[in-house]
Amino acid sequence: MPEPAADLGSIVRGSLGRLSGEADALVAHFYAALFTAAPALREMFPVAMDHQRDRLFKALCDAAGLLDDPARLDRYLSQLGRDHRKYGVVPEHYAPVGEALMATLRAHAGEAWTAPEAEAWAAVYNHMASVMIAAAEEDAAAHPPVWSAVVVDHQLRTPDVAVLTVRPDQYYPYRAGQYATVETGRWPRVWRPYSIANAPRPDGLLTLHVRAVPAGWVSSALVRHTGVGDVIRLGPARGSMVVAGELTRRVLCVGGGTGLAPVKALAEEMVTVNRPPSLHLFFGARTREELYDWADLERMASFYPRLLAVPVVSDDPGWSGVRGTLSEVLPAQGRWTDHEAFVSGPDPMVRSVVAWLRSEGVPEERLHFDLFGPDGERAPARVPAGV
Ligand SMILES: NC(=O)C1=CN([C@@H]2O[C@H](COP(=O)(O)OP(=O)(O)OC[C@H]3O[C@@H](n4cnc5c(N)ncnc54)[C@H](O)[C@@H]3O)[C@@H](O)[C@H]2O)C=CC1
Repeated sequence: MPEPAADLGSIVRGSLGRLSGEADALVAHFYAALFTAAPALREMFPVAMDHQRDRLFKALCDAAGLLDDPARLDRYLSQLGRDHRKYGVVPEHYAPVGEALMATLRAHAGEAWTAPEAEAWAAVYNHMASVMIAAAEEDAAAHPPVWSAVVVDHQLRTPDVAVLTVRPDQYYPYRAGQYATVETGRWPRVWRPYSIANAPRPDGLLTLHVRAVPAGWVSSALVRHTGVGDVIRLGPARGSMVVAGELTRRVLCVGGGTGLAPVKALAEEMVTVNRPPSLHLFFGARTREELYDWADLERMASFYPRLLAVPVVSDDPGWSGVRGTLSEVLPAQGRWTDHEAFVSGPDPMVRSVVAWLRSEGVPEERLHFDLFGPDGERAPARVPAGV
């Protein structure tokens, strides 16, 4: 498949840079143009388009940012193409989207719109569309676009945190440490990512840890309006925080709040499959009541002597155990420079723990984490050092 020439990158980034102050107007124009030209496509989007607006511009900027790195760009686009299957996107949809995009860019660039810019955008969009379509077609040969999953257990562990167990309607392929996007019947076409909190098991059940956040459509639906017997839908598993092969190094796992989910899945897999020499798992919460899964971690640790689980509480003066945020307490809890580290939780927590581990000399290849973007979607790629 032909790749876009590198100098297209500077043209496209230049025009996106010029338009960045107008992102909202640009995206509103784009959807108006798209739905006018192809009204049937409106049904594929959520009723409220607020998140969608940010996503389109972000996806364009992400893709433009990768134009000089064709291999990474194509990995990103392939994943985007596979992910779009769950929205019902088919190859015929790409032409009206491309036309709406070009019309929007032209209208907003005004006088600044030049023939080379038009050609650059057309080439880039054609490349994006062809990679996404090819990846979606390849994926369709192996997997359904979505999985239905029935809720078989729903436990409210705190007023805001639920642990749900679901049974997918067919084999759901994933690896410990990955996440699924989830859609509830209450809010069709609104998808949010949740890490799977267990390693793959023979009965195929998946456990999700969900905190209902203010204005969190999907999280509130899952915590407060979902019960045993309800059906949710899952997109394909994603995420780079996985383990390959045997682990000869000691392991450090750090999970903050419901960010415990993926590190718990990893720990479950490691103690039985990868068998590192030792595994420290720090579970951080604001108060002792928020240690919503501590009983289960203790049970796991009682079966596996290599697993040492430590509860850490940051905002509870009466707590007599390890106290502070995770990045505050780790330095006093051991020396982690030789460890393989897996970190998950609120983005600021992940950033501060990872920054500290880097400053201690843990090399990049032994730091494993995924970040949520500000809109609740995962960042498409690892964040470079220094952020
Ligand atoms: N990265 C991943 O793979 C996953 C991340 N998450 C994310 O984890 C988060 C969990 O949220 P909650 O349960 O509400 O956690 P929370 O706000 O209750 O905090 C959990 C822990 O993180 C610490 N923490 C919070 N903010 C911090 C900061 N700015 N600096 C240092 N430490 C900080 C707290 O002290 C506590 O120990 C959500 O944002 C969710 O999106 C959830 C699942 C997987």
